[in-house]
Amino acid sequence: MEQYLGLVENVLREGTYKPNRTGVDTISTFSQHYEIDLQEGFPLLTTKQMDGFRWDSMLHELLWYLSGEEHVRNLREKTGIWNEWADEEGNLDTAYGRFWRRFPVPDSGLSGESWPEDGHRWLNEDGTFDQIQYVVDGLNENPNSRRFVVSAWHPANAAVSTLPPCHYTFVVNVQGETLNLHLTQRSGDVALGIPFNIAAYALLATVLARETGFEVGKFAHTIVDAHIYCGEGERGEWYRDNLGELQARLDDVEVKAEFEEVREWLESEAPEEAEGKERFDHVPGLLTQLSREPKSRPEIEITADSLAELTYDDIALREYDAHPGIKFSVAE
Ligand SMILES: Nc1nc(=O)c2c([nH]1)NC[C@@H]1CN(c3ccc(C(=O)N[C@@H](CCC(=O)O)C(=O)O)cc3)CN21
Ligand SMILES: O=c1ccn([C@H]2C[C@H](O)[C@@H](COP(=O)(O)O)O2)c(=O)[nH]1
Repeated sequence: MEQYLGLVENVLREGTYKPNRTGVDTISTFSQHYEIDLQEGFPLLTTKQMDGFRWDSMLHELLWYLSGEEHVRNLREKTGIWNEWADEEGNLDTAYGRFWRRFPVPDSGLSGESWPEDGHRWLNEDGTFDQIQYVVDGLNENPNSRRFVVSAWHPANAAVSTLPPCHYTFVVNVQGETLNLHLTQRSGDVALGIPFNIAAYALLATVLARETGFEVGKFAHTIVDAHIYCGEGERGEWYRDNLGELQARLDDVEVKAEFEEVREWLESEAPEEAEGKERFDHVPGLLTQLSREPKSRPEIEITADSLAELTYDDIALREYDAHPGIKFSVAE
């Protein structure tokens, strides 16, 4: 997928060295944006293997969002990707789905608001608001609306959360017969999180289009702080001092294969990652991905009739062929 490889290249070529709360340093950029035409196939990366357990994790994660659950007690039976951020009971501040399906609403609205007398249509029994149902109904009844916004950002929650939402709002927009989706993400881990985020929202756009009778159109993605983790301690600090040299070498690359030469140079120059801290430097693995020729995009097949009935077994990935998997460690 050229857009992803373009993102990786932009961050490496233009990024600045940026330490952060995780202790694993980053090469970071401000405001990356790209669009992916979903009619050209499903945007699952092919420059590293993403089917098998990775695909399963992504799918279970999206179904978990749609479930509206505020805990990982069911999700963790399927994938461990959110376990580190949940408490002992499995509760998670950043349960996106809770905000999607049950956004907190003050009891009788804010003062000065005019609410329908006969009750608010998308309020759940507990008084919370179902943003997904609002969008689905709106797409069916008034598809040209420009108000199909879903937000996972609750300021009071975000201010104290262990991990406030990264992909915190999306907008669905219809053009003619096609349904498009724009995602805004405040913070993006280019090697690990972003491939999952692209796949999950492309799938969500496909599911919403199917539910409402549109063709799926484009997925657009804005990432405010797009970063590549580059290691802990001496390994991370090496980039502080050598990013200029790395970027000069990247500027000289003319054919994809030369990205591997940059990786070899880097591995020979940078101090080794500390024991037990391997693969927190994502740069080598991403250079390998840049050196690979992307393969044709896979297809997605959905058999559920409606979003409400959607289960794991209703979604199948077809014609997927990818380069070998690459391991990266998650900065916590
Ligand atoms: N630094 C960081 N990056 C993230 O992408 C991220 C966080 N933190 N914290 C919250 C969530 C959790 N997410 C995660 C967590 C783990 C993997 C991960 O380890 N992915 C492996 C496959 C692991 C599996 O499927 O079990 C990979 O190779 O992609 C990916 C996304 C995305 N988010
Ligand atoms: O879906 C996700 C969830 C998380 N991330 C990444 C982005 C950052 O690297 C970390 C979050 O750290 P903050 O300090 O809160 O920004 O997780 C992602 O890319 N995608």
